Amino acid sequence: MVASQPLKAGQVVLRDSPIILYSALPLIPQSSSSSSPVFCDYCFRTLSQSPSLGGPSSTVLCPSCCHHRFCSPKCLSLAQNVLHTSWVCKALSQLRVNSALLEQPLECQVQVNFLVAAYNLASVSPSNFQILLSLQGSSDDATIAAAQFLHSLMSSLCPFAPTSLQKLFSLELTAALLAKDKLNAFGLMQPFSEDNEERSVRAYGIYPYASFFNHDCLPNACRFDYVDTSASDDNHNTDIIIRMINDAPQGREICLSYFPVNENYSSRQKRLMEDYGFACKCDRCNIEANWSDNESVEDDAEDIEEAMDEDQYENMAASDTEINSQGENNDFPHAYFFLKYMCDRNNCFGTLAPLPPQGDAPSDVMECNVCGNLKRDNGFDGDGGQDGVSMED
Ligand SMILES: C[S@@+](CC[C@H](N)C(=O)[O-])C[C@H]1O[C@@H](n2cnc3c(N)ncnc32)[C@H](O)[C@@H]1O
Repeated sequence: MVASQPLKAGQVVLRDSPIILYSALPLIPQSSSSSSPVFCDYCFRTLSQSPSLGGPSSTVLCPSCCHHRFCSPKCLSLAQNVLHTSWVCKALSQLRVNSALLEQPLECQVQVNFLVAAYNLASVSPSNFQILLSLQGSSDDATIAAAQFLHSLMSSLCPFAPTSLQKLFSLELTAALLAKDKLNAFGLMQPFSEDNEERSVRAYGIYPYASFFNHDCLPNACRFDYVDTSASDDNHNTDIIIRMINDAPQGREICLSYFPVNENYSSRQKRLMEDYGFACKCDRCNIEANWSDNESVEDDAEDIEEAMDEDQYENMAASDTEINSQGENNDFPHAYFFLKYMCDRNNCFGTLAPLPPQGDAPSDVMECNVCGNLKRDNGFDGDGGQDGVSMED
């Protein structure tokens, strides 16, 4: 994805709707999960747990499987046409009592959610299924062999699939679909809580245009979603929005970070190779590859701040690309990024981007793409440069 015109910090460059959306929760409920949040199986909004607050008693269960839960009759009816068709309902019900699947890691159960959603897409929207197949990601002999167990499960669902679908089932297609999912799925996170060290995903989606963004460990754009906070009558609450973090000239590649930016060099390289199949050679990796201890940059943002005075930050912020492209020997030219664009809330690790500009005027309010916090960006000052701001501001 390359800027076809100069872009401003905060500018929305893409709003994208998912062609596939599937639950990230294991198919077979865990005994410890009774206090975990529950989500509508169509719009994935959080369902209130308390009956007095309109909790599960006011939600709607699928009348066939009595398992999938929806926040309203409208969501149930929309789901029955697209995500929770009669084949999906029957397929998931059958898989939930499959003892071989029960013995598999939870991740395998989530892959099954994806495969059922993907095969179902071939039936409900052949054109979107072709888009899914056109995305990057292909299978090889090793991934085909690894897909065998999952495909045996899918084959057991074939006899009662719609006729148009039955001829599609194959080990090669199952493996190819898994490869598409691995490279392209975006996670919609569960509501943020400072007490949770692990960030949990509520659902995964495949977003056809957002899938074109490459990765950079110092991204110039990041993605937002408003699954719970968009208006209750908004049928596009699972859309994702890509906003610029900083200005970009025409011709500049626009990149996202595929995971929180605070990870250290070796874990980023490992993850990018294992999950996405490439060795990252971005400016940040080129610098951090030479660090002797591979220390995480998030370790001591305060030390970094103390080590540099305000003028240095401003110089870095103004000339980071120059430093990087010319390879100047600066140990930590991206320090400013962590101070300005990384959320400082406990356990958040989100990225901050300015709100969209109003006309030509840039916004000085930064929004976190994980916890949703809004902060006034006053530049770099003695206390981190950011003040809390309320929505009314
Ligand atoms: C979601 S796709 C990104 C879009 C993809 N490049 C395309 O043309 O459709 C993810 C894949 O893009 C490639 N990719 C993304 N970022 C990259 C980078 N910084 N360097 C090399 N390859 C990258 C990898 O093959 C990765 O598995």
